[in-house]
Amino acid sequence: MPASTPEPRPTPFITAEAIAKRVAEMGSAISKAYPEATAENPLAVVAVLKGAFIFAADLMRALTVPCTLQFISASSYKSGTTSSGSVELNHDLDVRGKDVLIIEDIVDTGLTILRISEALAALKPASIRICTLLDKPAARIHPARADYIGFKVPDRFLIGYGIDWNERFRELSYLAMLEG
Ligand SMILES: O=P(O)(O)OC[C@H]1O[C@H](OP(=O)(O)OP(=O)(O)O)[C@H](O)[C@@H]1O
Ligand code: HPA
Repeated sequence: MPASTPEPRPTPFITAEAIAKRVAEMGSAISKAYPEATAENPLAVVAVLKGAFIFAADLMRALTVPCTLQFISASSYKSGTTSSGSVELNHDLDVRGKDVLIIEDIVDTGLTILRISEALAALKPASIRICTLLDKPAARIHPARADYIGFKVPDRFLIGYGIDWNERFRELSYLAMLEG
């Protein structure tokens, strides 16, 4: 039989319960920051696909202000654990004059959120704030900072709760480190 590469193993890092608690806190803080959001002028949530899809679904349900949901897809980690150095963006956003909240799963080198911020700014929203579940400050290469951060994490490759390695492990209900 040919030797096959062993499958990397997820090592639990942040439990589903700890994530849920933090998401509730973030939802409350973000809701307080948009007292002017109304049914006529809702907060324009922009979730970054694919990695933020679970976080965005949970965070939106923790918001108590009127909001809409749009998606932008951003891809730079084709396979493996390092950024390709270029970000493919795909979107059809309607954000002109609106207060925008970008929901990201992780800010690592900072390149993805930098490119998304530039693309959105060109569409002339009233304001842009960034919310990320995970922030990996030790890996930062590009100038990028988030307004709302769930967890500051060490410079390790993380998976689960929507976040993948080679399209795997998004289904985990918890966050894990990739070992092996
Ligand atoms: O700060 P950076 O170094 O740019 O990395 C962060 C980005 O990388 C991941 O996306 P990925 O390209 O893997 O696409 P995916 O969300 O579809 O998995 C993650 O979801 C972030 O969007
Ligand atoms: O730590 C990570 N895990 C998965 N995808 C990522 N994209 C950037 N950083 C990461």
